[in-house]
Amino acid sequence: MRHRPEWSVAGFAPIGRSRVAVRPESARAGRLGTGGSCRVALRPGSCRGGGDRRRRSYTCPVTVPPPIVAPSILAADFAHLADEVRAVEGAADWLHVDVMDNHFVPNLTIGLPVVQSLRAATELPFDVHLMIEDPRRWAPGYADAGAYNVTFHAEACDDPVALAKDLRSAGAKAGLAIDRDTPIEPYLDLLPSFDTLLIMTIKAGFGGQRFIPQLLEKVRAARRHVAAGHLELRIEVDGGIAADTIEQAAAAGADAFVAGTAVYGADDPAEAVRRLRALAERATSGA
Ligand SMILES: O=C(CO)[C@H](O)[C@H](O)COP(=O)(O)O
Repeated sequence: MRHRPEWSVAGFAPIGRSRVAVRPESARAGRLGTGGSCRVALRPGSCRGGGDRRRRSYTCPVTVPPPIVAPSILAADFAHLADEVRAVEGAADWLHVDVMDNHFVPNLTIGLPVVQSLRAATELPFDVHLMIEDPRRWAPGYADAGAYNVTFHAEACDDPVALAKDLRSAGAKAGLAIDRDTPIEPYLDLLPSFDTLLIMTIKAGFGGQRFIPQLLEKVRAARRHVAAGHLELRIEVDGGIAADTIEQAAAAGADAFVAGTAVYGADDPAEAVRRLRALAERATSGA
């Protein structure tokens, strides 16, 4: 089912307009424009009704929006958060904000007051990733605080569709996150209720972990489902995304990339963002 007709003007590129990788300039202001898409080559057996299954890989008629990069402030210096955010302004598409409660994950980060303060410090759209229990209680507060996209974990919520509706009613995009050990299949049919799907490429809880390539099978499954249903949904990957991993994630069908260590561990965080985006574009534009 198609929904959210404001999609393309509120920060998401539409799917399937062309097969040329384009990065609209407006993306820097959080509006990703309306032009352009890329192709991804899915593996044999992944196309419905097409392709030569004897070949090792081939290109399906699957298009994805231009890639976006969301630096994760989990890897930033918490004593200078506003400065760290400004260091990626003009380069990043979204700012990824990891909220952890020390219950859903064994780590404790920041909460609503910090998000409210940061909101006043930057124009970057906030991509809030809630790694918390009881998201129905807390998530709408982040939408009210001005978060652009609020993502909660499927494992923590017994009625994800209801919460997605609440978030949209509060003016935010709604995101569903899938942790390392959670299969994606039970959630595919819920995707029309969501604007983003975040697939963990590590176990949620800590930055700086090693990327797990096997988890890209979930990305491929999601991309096939999104393409088959003509859904307008960003597929985001989070965990261990860096120069040596982003291309495989993009080729699998991801179009939004969270990167903490690879951005804030770099000498020039803005340049690191630009390089990651260029690599993701390269991985899909030639497919
Ligand atoms: O959600 C997260 C951890 O649960 C972080 O966003 C993720 O780990 C990003 O950090 P890095 O790029 O260093 O892996």
